[in-house]
Parts: sequence; C-alpha cells; structure tokens
Amino acid sequence: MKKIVKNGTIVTATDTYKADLLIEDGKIAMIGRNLDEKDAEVIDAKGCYVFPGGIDPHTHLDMPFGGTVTKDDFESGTIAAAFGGTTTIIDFCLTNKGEPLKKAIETWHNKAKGKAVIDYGFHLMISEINDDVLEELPKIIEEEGITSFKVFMAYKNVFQADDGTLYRTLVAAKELGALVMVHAENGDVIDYLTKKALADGNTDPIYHALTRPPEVEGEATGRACQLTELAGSQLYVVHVSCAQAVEKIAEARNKGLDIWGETCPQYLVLDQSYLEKPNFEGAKYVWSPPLREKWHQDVLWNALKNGQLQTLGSDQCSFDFKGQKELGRGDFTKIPNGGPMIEDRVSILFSEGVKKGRITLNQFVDIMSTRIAKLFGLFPKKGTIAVGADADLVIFDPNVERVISAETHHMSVDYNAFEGMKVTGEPVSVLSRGEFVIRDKTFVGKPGYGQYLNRARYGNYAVSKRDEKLTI
Ligand SMILES: NC(=O)NCCC(=O)O
Ligand SMILES: [Zn+2]
Ligand SMILES: [Zn+2]
Repeated sequence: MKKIVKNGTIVTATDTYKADLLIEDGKIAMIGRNLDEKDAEVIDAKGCYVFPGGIDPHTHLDMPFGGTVTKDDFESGTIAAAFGGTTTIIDFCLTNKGEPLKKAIETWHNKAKGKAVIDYGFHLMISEINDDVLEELPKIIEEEGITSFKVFMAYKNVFQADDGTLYRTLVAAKELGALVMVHAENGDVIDYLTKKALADGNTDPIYHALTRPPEVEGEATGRACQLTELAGSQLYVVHVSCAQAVEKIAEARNKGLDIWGETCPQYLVLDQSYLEKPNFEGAKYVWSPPLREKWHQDVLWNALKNGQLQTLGSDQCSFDFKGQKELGRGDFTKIPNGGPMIEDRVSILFSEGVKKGRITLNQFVDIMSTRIAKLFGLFPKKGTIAVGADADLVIFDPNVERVISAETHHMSVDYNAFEGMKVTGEPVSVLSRGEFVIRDKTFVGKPGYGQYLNRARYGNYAVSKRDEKLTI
C-alpha cells in the first residue's frame, strides 16, 4: 500500500523544508505539497522532522572478542539501532589468517541472515596480504559488494597487522576502488606500556586509558596518513578520540589527501574519569581508543563542525558488566573492549550537537547518514530523501525530553554507558524501505526483513558498470 508522510519538516544534508512524501514500492515516489491521499495510508508527522534513516558505519554485532562474544547480535542490535533512528548498519566481518576471505564472509552472512530488522552491509578485515588474498579481493568486491577493508594497527597478537600489510592493502584498495579503514593506535607501544603497568601492580580499569595515551593514537594516525600518501590511496580513520589524531587528519586533508575521519558519541560526551568509577564500574567504559581528558571533546566537536571529521559511527561492541566486563577484575587487559552505543548515536548527536548549537541541522544529517552513504557506496539509494531513494525515514520529535537508561533501552546489555544523561529529541517512527520498523515508539519490524547491501566502489569507481546497476 502507498503511504504519505504529511505535515513534517524534511531535513537533508543540504535542505530543510515543509513537504509531503509519497512512498511506493519501498521508495520515495514523490515529494511535494498537498499530495493526493487517495488509496494511501497517511502518516502524520506534525511537529516532527523527517530525516533520512541514520547509517551506522561501525558496528560489531555477534563478534567474538576478548575471550567472549558481544552481547548484541544482529537481531537485538538492529532492533536497538532502529529505535535510535538508524536504518542501515555496516558491520565488521573478521577474518582469520590462512583462511579464505569468502569463508569469513559466509560466517558473517549466517550471523545476520534471518535476524537483521534493517538493511546491512559488511566491511572486511584484512589481517594479511598474500597471493591468495590478492586473488580473492577483486571477486569479493564484484560478488559481495564489499568495498571497504579494515586494518587494525593495534591489538598486538590478536588483530594487529604490520605496516607492510597496511601499505599493501592501501595499494590494492587504490587499484580496486575500495576504501581502507584503520584502527589507528600504535599496538607495539601499547603492548609495552600495558606489560609495564601490570608488572608495577597497576591492574585497575583506569590503566587501560593510561597505557593508551593520545600520542599513540596520533602517531598511528599520522603513520597511516603518510602510507596513504605514499600509496596514492584513500583512507578512513575510525573512532577518532583525541586532538592528536584530529591534527594529523586535518594536516593530511590540507595537503589534499583523500582522508576521512569518524568519531563516536562516547568521545563527544564522556571522559577518562569514568574509568575511575569505584567497584570496578570503570570497566563499563573500557574500549579502544580509550576515553580522553574532557578538553578533547571540544576539539572533536569543532572538527565535526569545520569538516576535519566527517562522520559519526557507534563502534557498537557490547558486553554485559556482569560476567563479561568482570573477566578483567584484577587485570585490566582482560576486560573485553567495547561498549553499547548503537541506540543512542543519533540522539546524542542531535541533542548535544544541534540543540546545543555545535552543528547545524543539515550537518547533523550529513554526519549521521548522508556522508556515510557517499563514502561507503550506498548513495543515493540510502542517505538522503530524494525521489527514487529507498524510503528509509525517521520521524523525529525534536522537543521531547528524556533520560537515557538501561531500564528503557533496547540493547541486550545490562548497562548503558550514557545512563542518566538527559537528551532532547527522539525518533517516533522509523521506516525501512517504506515499512514501519518502529511505529509510535513500538517495535513492529520483523527479524529477517533486513536485506544485505551490495555496495558500490569508492569514489571515481562509482561510474563502473556494476555500480550503474546500483545507482538510481
Ligand atoms: N573499540 C573497541 O574497544 N572495541 C571494538 C573493536 C574496535 O573497534 O577496536
Ligand atoms: Zn577499533
Ligand atoms: Zn570498532
């Protein structure tokens, strides 16, 4: 059945205006004033903004890590995402050295299939580059539409790749039309500092932050930028947390390099003192890079405002406090790294960003949706409100005030990192390809409704033959 969204204010990355939207066959069919309501279900968006659905470019659902598995899987994780106004996620597919990449991707498809309630794609972790990997990569781009590769510069002896692997990934990505993503922290220095901290008897959660100082993030970010320049390739730095990393990205962009930066809500509103909470509660705030001293928050907000950073990912990687974070009692290196962020990403950006005058409404849409769609080969199918685009829509009440809490959130973890935080604004209804997933703040979606997204190549490859099929 056709649907018409009426009386709302449409907001895109460039425009804010009052109009109705006609939805047909899951797509936006018409935008205009006083559209004919005949045979259509009318959705009243009075007093609300109508945004393109949020796109979360950074999630870890159902991921084994730190001797356990993230609590949220593709079902609970995508339901929580939808409640928060996100209609697309891109999750990280982990790979194992010596194993075909295709096998890892199959594993990830099996995790998501039948569970996701919104659309999803995958990034692919690159842990080694050899002849087998180089032979497989073009097929993975062609057949799977995975056009972004992730290299970890940290987590020594777990995920960490060496500089040669990063450089060769950058070269391959340039040739193939893919975007290389880096977790930029100097894993070798962290390894030394953590061993030293433990040897000195420093085992509390705060030492997670103290052994990963901002300089190790700045150094790795700068190194990744230099290697990108050398390879003539393109780079996306995930979860930027500090001034030192922003500085390196800004410097590289000023040189004209094709380098992008993402930050996360936790770095914008929480600080290092959270790791000092008593009774081991600091463990709830252990993720990498760690929370920083408060002054870094202003640097990150300014970077979003002036375009030095361009996107907001959640880095959703949730572990219960009880039984999971607690694995690290007496040894902070055993606390599984990560936090539950998928649900509050959009609301925090709106409340702390738009409502507090740090970014504009249109920048908000760009940062949480449009730019991400463009960088990761989903635009204009996703990330905007335009005729022909998927009807992924958020009807958002900008004035409602509420308090974030684990008691009311929809993630399956036993705490919320933003517990007690007052925010203004909330998604009322969320549609994915024209169907309600959230209706009047109630989940009405279906596990398995979410479709896998075969994404277009990066940048100028967007005109290639395969991508023409994806372009509307
Ligand atoms: N961020 C974090 O601590 N956990 C998820 C894995 C990663 O992104 O590094
Ligand atoms: Zn990371
Ligand atoms: Zn991550």
